[in-house]
Amino acid sequence: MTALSLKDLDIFYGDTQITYNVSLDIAEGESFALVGESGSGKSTVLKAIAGLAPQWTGKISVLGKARGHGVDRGFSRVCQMVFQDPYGSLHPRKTVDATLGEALTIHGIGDRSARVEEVMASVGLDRKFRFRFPHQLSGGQRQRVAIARALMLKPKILLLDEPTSALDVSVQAEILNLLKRLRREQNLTFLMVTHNLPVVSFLCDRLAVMRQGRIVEVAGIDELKRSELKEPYSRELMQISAAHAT
Ligand SMILES: Nc1ncnc2c1ncn2[C@@H]1O[C@H](COP(=O)(O)OP(=O)(O)OP(=O)(O)O)[C@@H](O)[C@H]1O
Repeated sequence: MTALSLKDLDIFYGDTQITYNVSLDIAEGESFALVGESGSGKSTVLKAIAGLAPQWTGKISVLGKARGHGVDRGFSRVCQMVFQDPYGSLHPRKTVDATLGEALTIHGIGDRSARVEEVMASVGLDRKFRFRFPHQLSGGQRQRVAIARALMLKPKILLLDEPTSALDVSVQAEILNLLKRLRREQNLTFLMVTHNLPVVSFLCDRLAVMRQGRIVEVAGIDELKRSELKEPYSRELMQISAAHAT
């Protein structure tokens, strides 16, 4: 089954059009990357799917159901977003417990305490952190909290916006391993924005290259690994990435 389908998605901020005819079909359990230059509209695509950029035309379907504009509770049970900067995305005056329990309260789900502990364990957070505030955690621990928050409602799809780029290099690998494990264990579908092609190779099955609001190429991970992307712009991206890696 298709987990996420975008058809001719044009997204606007006010009078400015940010994306043009973005169409994608992502299968259940697939991990898909959006790559491309800064400002090409990658994060905006995730925001539109999550209901955070409500001015769009076209069609967004999740597990076969078309979503409307704006926030949609039924939708947030199946699709959740993880942001780049865990410090910015966590409320500074809420403990880990309050942050993780919030979605359960909103959705009227009981057994709060057990679920908070279960999800903390699944993301590798010791119970001793449960009543800490974000400033009392490391960057990696904060991103684990942000991932745990996204998992509270047992979603099927995670939208990951540069989930490791704000972290130290050593911590990035831990979070990437965690995401890989969670995807396998919970059969999650990932749609991930990243600048980092090695991250795409590690975590994704396919990728779309975006430029100036348009998808210029969709390719499988083997094509990326063998440096066989076809479009000149995609090849330029691969060269820039290789130059940074050396
Ligand atoms: N809230 C907003 N209001 C108006 N314009 C915005 C807003 N957010 C983003 N934009 C504009 O939309 C365009 C696409 O931004 P977006 O963040 O989607 O790009 P991106 O490809 O994810 O870039 P980056 O890799 O730098 O995060 C940019 O020109 C940006 O300035």
